[in-house]
Amino acid sequence: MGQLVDGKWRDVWYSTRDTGGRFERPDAPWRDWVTADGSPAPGRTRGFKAEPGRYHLYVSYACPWAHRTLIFRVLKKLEDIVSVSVVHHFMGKDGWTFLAEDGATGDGLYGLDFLHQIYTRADPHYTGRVTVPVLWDRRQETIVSNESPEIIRMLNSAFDEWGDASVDFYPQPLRAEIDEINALVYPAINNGVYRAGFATTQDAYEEAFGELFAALDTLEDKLSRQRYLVGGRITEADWRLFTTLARFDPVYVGHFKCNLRRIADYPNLSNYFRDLYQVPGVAGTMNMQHIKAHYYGSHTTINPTRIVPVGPELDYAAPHDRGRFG
Ligand SMILES: N[C@@H](CCC(=O)N[C@@H](CS)C(=O)NCC(=O)O)C(=O)O
Repeated sequence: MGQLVDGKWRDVWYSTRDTGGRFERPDAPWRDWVTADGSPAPGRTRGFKAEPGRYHLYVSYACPWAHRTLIFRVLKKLEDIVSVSVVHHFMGKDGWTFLAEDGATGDGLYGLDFLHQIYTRADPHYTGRVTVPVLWDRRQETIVSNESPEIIRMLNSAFDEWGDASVDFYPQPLRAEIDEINALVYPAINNGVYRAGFATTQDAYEEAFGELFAALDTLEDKLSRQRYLVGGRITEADWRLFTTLARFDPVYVGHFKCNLRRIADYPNLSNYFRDLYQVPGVAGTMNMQHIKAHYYGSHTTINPTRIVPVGPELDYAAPHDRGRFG
């Protein structure tokens, strides 16, 4: 793990020195938008027009944020429109690499060795973290965005001329409700597991732990009354929760010490998870080997031996009971 400083790679771990042991996720710096007509998003100056074959996603199968973009790409039927490169699961002193082993693809565009070289290709003096996912524009050879919540909204609508326009995970009438759920799920759950796992003081860990399980309990209750988080249809809010649930029992319970309960102990959350997992196309976006190998193998401050636990037994293809909501 490291970061770029004025375009030079430095091998440094996240610092929690000035935050009382709390992990604080920095804001992603690349925040432009691909739009159907190419006009810049409000408040931005760079415009990017949706075109088939122009954009490329750099992802890790291990990463929950990148996983969202893979799900949207598949469910919006954009596989032939937006191409993908998958980094290697091990993130060590060089950060994410393009080692083309164990199911990683290598860099499909330039044959580079490290993801940080993609960032410096966009800005030779870039200072900041080198994260996945990255949405890359082949035409201007630059990063459009490295912020997953915004990339999934682009995939949801900007490419509708070529993708499946009948699928809409952020429909206008449900936006306020979706945003409200996201505002609970992001800090307490999606980022909450990291806040627990990367905390370096007992207090910071317990603060994140308490918020995490309070939020899971709230959602368990909600899902005892309805099939999905927002009413009767799958929305963005579900996919944003899904990728964290997918990693919860195999990784976050042990590695990040989120062990009050497993998702398997929540009847509604676990059935809900299987319901989403069984949506055609979704299972193919999930690579449990990359997920487990990445976390247990890369975070040596947390797991110095790099031993990857063998369990738990998972059967996400098992039947679920969510059909009862119709
Ligand atoms: N805000 C970003 C977060 C992305 C992120 O933190 N990705 C992690 C992998 S799960 C990463 O690449 N971390 C590398 C680093 O922080 O150095 C998003 O949602 O897209």
